[in-house]
Amino acid sequence: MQSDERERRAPRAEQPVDLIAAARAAQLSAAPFKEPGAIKLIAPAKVNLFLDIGERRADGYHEAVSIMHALTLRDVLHMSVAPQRAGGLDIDLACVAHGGLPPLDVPTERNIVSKAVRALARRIGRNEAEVVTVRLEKHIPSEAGLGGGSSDAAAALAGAAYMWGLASDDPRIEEVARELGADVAFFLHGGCACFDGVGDAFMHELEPMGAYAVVVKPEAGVSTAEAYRAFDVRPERIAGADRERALAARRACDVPLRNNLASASESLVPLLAEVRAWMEAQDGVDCALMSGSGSAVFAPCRSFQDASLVAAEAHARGWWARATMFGPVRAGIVPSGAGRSATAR
Ligand SMILES: C[C@](O)(CO)[C@H](O)COP(=O)(O)OP(=O)(O)OC[C@H]1O[C@@H](n2ccc(N)nc2=O)[C@H](O)[C@@H]1O
Ligand SMILES: Nc1ncnc2c1ncn2[C@@H]1O[C@H](COP(=O)(O)OP(=O)(O)OP(=O)(O)O)[C@@H](O)[C@H]1O
Repeated sequence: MQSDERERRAPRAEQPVDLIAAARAAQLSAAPFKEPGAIKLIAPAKVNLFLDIGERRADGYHEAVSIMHALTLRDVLHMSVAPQRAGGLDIDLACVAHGGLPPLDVPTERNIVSKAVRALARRIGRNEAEVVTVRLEKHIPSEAGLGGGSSDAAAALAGAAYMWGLASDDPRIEEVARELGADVAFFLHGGCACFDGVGDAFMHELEPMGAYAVVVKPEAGVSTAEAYRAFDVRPERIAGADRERALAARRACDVPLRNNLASASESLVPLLAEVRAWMEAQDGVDCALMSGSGSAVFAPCRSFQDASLVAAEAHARGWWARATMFGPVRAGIVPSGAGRSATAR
């Protein structure tokens, strides 16, 4: 079937799903972290249901209208803070890759988690001699358009703010988030939300959906900056009617699935167009779309079985793949006791 013959919208779930229970189940970590006083945080992935990149601004960034939805696929962080005798802020960061991902080859000071902790300390004028220890479990592939690094940064901001006694709604947290990267502020919000500006300015939230999804990423990644450069060579616009529908939607399931950065990334990694076509040919998939700047491609699915079967087939082709869910989750602390999760919206 041609993709434009289909109803290019996310399907509703085949049955009601307890989203909070599913999100909490996805928060279970494999490896306990024994540091006294440590807090545990989740950093969910996102997909862009709708991404309309506009003009390039004088600072090199592009105008963007972006409707993002959090997934229950997530990284996990454990954080603690301890005083030290002398010096200022030290960061002790260890990162472990899970689920067949290659190790994240980024030195501690260039990891966006360290940048986030240091930026928040500067912003609030904190000058204590202390060590912030972070154990980061990576489950979200990098250079995938799934916002893994951005979500880790948002979780690290939430964790540092908590450990340093800041109110969770202290406006300086969001200010720092927006300085770190266009996607970071979304993860403080989570669920499903529409952002404009350069994709960093909150406009409104949408009712999250209880659908399943399959996410597939071939080995090649896409650098976000390169995707935007390729976009400038041949900019594409989204039809006005689709833009109006996207801006009018108040439920995630009503958002038309569009991404005008996809052709640019597909010009850099031609395999991406093949992955998308392959996914759309699978049973249980109506429409597949590249997320953000790629290279991950996602498809909403009506059942977990459909999503799992596509993930298994993709895996057999040598691609990283996961069956997951859209979720009302955000980057934040997982409470150790019972009760409503701080990270469930
Ligand atoms: C593609 C998306 O993921 C869609 O949600 C975002 O637009 C990218 O968000 P991000 O990864 O947080 O991006 P940043 O780390 O802020 O920027 C990386 C690079 O992408 C380009 N960039 C990013 C966002 C934007 N609105 N315009 C841009 O031109 C810039 O060259 C920038 O140097
Ligand atoms: N904690 C981190 N996790 C992942 N990547 C990180 C991290 N810290 C720094 N990086 C660097 O950032 C680059 C892109 O990270 P990220 O995974 O967020 O990209 P992305 O999937 O394209 O996300 P986005 O959707 O925000 O564009 C990586 O290639 C890596 O070098």
